[in-house]
Amino acid sequence: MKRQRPTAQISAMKRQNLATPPPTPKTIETKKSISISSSSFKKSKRNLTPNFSVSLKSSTNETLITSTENQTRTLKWETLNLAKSELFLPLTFPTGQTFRWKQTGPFQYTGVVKNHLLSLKQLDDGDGDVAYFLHRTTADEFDARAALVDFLNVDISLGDMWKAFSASDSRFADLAPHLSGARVLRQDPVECLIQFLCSSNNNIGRITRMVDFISSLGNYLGTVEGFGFHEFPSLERLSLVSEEELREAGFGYRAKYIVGTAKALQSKPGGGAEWLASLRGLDLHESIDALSTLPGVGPKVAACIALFSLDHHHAIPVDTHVWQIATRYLIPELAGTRLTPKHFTRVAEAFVSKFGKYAGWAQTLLFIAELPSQRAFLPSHCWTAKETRSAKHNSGKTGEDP
Ligand SMILES: Nc1nc2[nH]c(O)nc2c(=O)[nH]1
Repeated sequence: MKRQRPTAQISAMKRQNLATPPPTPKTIETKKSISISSSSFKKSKRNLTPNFSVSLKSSTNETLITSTENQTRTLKWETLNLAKSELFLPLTFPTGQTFRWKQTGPFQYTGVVKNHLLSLKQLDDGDGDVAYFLHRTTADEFDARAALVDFLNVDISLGDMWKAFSASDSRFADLAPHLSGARVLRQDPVECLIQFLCSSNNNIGRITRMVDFISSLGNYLGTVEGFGFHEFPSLERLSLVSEEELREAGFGYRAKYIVGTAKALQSKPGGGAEWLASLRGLDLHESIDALSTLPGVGPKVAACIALFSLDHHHAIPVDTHVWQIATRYLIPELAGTRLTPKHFTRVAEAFVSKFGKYAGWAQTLLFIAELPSQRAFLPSHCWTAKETRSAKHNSGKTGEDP
């Protein structure tokens, strides 16, 4: 997806009746009437905290105000009252659960929930509360907040869950203090399914480009920091896309799966989106079996969809990376052997017997800890032997401090 030039972006936003971009307004007003005098963020490996000063005086002068034909409404940041330990954005958005959210500022991510264009930002108010900003003036504010709270799985508290995980697993206990706030999202099932069809045998950059292409077929909602945002296309819209079109756009063999899956869903009595949503009410095995009837959905993709969109909190995606984790920490007796389909159940069972009904959330933390992009959050004693060797090797060559 092309990035627009800033001037084009601002006039496009005016046409779309959007507020000017919110990244770091000098003063932003939150629901708690906390005014936040922002200055610059200082982002470095050592200082990962936004450099805000927070005061309790209310402010109106720099609150963003916009008007539409029917209404005048104040656009402002609203807090979610979720501490950093419950939701840390950099450990939740760019970690392989969704490819639709973009980083639009330091500690700020922007994306779409239902038809709402929203930015989320971590505040420096002590607890690291998360605030959100609803961009479109015509959007229904109550629906947007409810949809966001649902998407963030806010009803599930990480605090108690992580205490229990740490008590039963020493690797989890080592990692937890450094990766707190890594939360599992509750995505729209159609959106999640199509994203994970793009993800098979793929890297994050290419998955993101494919997901951007698919997203661009949906209704345009606005542009923030040069990124265009769209509602996710409906199955009706997706079913108009041809395999050739997707192949030309670089989807390779996944083109066939996306077209086939859109068609299979379209043929479900009662509607494909409704059929997928109904899998939330089944047990995990039934859901996985149903998902596996769709073209391109294997056990790993099915488990990702089940965990990230269907409320199956003990679904365990298994691939070669997760196999490495499992044989290192959970089933060391299988270390050195190759992952075969019969091992999938063994790995899932090992996770569930250690972590219980939220085992998928534990898997997510262990998975994130292996991502090279997240290593900066971890002290070197948490690195695997392989990472330590590679850091030493690189530091010897380049003089970098790992
Ligand atoms: N938490 C996880 N996220 C993932 N993304 C992806 O592609 N695979 C995984 C996974 O195994 N766990």
